[in-house]
Order: sequence, then structure tokens, then C-alpha cells
Amino acid sequence: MAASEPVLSLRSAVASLGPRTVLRGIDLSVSRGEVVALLGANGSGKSTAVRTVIGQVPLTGGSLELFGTPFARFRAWHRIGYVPQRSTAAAGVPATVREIVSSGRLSRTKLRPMGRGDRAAVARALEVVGLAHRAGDSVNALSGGQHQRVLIARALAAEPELLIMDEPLAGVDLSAQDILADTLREQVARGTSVLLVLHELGPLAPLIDRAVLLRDGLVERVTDPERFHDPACHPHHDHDAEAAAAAVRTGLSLSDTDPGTHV
Ligand SMILES: Nc1ncnc2c1ncn2[C@@H]1O[C@H](COP(=O)(O)OP(=O)(O)OP(=O)(O)O)[C@@H](O)[C@H]1O
Repeated sequence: MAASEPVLSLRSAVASLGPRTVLRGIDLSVSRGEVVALLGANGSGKSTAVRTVIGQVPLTGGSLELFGTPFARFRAWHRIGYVPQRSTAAAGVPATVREIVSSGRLSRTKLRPMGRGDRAAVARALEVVGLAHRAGDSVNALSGGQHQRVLIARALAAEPELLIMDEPLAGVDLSAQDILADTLREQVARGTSVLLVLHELGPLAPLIDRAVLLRDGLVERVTDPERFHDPACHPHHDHDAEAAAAAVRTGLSLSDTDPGTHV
């Protein structure tokens, strides 16, 4: 693919969950090295949008290309790391932190045993999320926020070129948020592209190149940066508007500043 080609391109994407049409024709793209935040109220379709990208929710209309390849022909899943919305998927599973993080290498090792490079990538990922000292512990012994950090480490262990994270900061305390912001900054400096579903921009604000706002399954054009103060964008917490304002101050470009290219 050409350097300028998006790593992710959803065009006129339509998707349903049960009887409900959740995405009603959205365009969303991420260029190489770009960090894009997907914002919007509860139920606006953010998680569904990222789940279409990783194939968990099928498109019923429109198209999806990953690294310039139509979704139906895309096989290079090792190029994509995904952190699901905070889940307890591994809870109850008798696995250690290291085992869960190592599973992030599966897309690279296939069925081969892990080599030195794989083990180093796992160790690095554990280190950056600050859980190296818990590597041998059962994931069931972790708090919710620590669990979230394990899922982030699992995605990082694959050394992906596109990192997709659905509310990665949910339940993660402020000092760990700062660690994750540093981690992400490092990944971006290495050329990793990032798509983040966020409610709070928080310490990630300076990293974000562009924000896309969803409302009722459609991308909303934002003509006024003050729009990010609208509680409808950030329904969870009072300080969301403040965080969004910080993002605008730190150079966040809105989705309609570059029409036709990115959004
Ligand atoms: N399994 C399902 N069956 C039917 N409808 C669903 C299902 N899961 C989600 N929905 C609906 O789809 C819509 C979009 O949900 P989605 O999780 O994508 O929103 P979101 O923007 O990520 O919300 P949140 O901020 O609360 O995480 C919501 O109205 C939700 O109720």
C-alpha cells in the first residue's frame, strides 16, 4: 500500500445488532501514524464501529478496507491489536497474567512455540503497563483496572501496526493512565496507528490528532469546537467537557477540518 493510504477505511458502513440498525452509514478512516479518537454518547455506536473493523459485527452495507485490502481478503490479523471494552472475559479462567499477555503473540507465532523474540515482546508489554511484578499471578487475583492493563499488554505484545482500543482508560487509575499515555506515545513514535474509543480524553489528549463524533449511528459534523462541551457528547462525567476542552487547546483537530480526506 502507498504510504498515504489509510490503514483503516470504513465507507458508508451500515451494521445491525439484532433488529436494530446501529451504524447508519459512517465513514471513518485512520492514516498511517495517526491517532483518531471516536467520541459520542452512550449507545451512539462507537463500540459497534470498532467491532465491525475486527470482524465481530458484519457490515450489511458499505465497505471496509484494512491496510488497503478489502475486508473479505484480509488475513494479516497480526498487524492489528485490539483491546475490547472493559470485560471480564478472562475472569474465572485459571491463567496467569503472563499467559494472557502471551496469547497476544498467537497471531504471530501461529502454532510454533514461542521463541526468544516472542518472550521479549511479552516481557516488554508487561513492563510498559507496570505489571511485570505480577506476571506469575492468576488474573483472577487482579483488580478491574489491572485486568484492563493486562488486556492492553496482550494487544501490545503482538507489536501491532494498528492498535484499536475501546475505552482503554475505563477503571484505570490516574498514575496508570499516565503510564499508558507514555506507552501510547512511544508506540505512535514508532509509527503505530491508533483508533481509540474514549469518553474522557484525559492524559491522552495531547496524543490525539483527530476526533470523530458519532451520534445515533452517524458521524456528526462539528463546526464549533465548543460543541465538545455539549454533555450529549460526554454523558458520563462532569469533567468530560473540561477534558474535551483540553483536547481542543492541545491541538485536537475536529473531524470536519479536513473533509473528504480522513473522516
Ligand atoms: N447485542 C445487541 N443487540 C441489540 N442491540 C444492541 C446490542 N448491543 C448493543 N446494542 C445497541 O446498539 C447501540 C450501539 O451500541 P454501542 O455499544 O455500539 O454504543 P457505544 O457508543 O459504544 O456506547 P457506550 O458508550 O455505552 O459504550 C445501542 O443502542 C445499544 O443498545
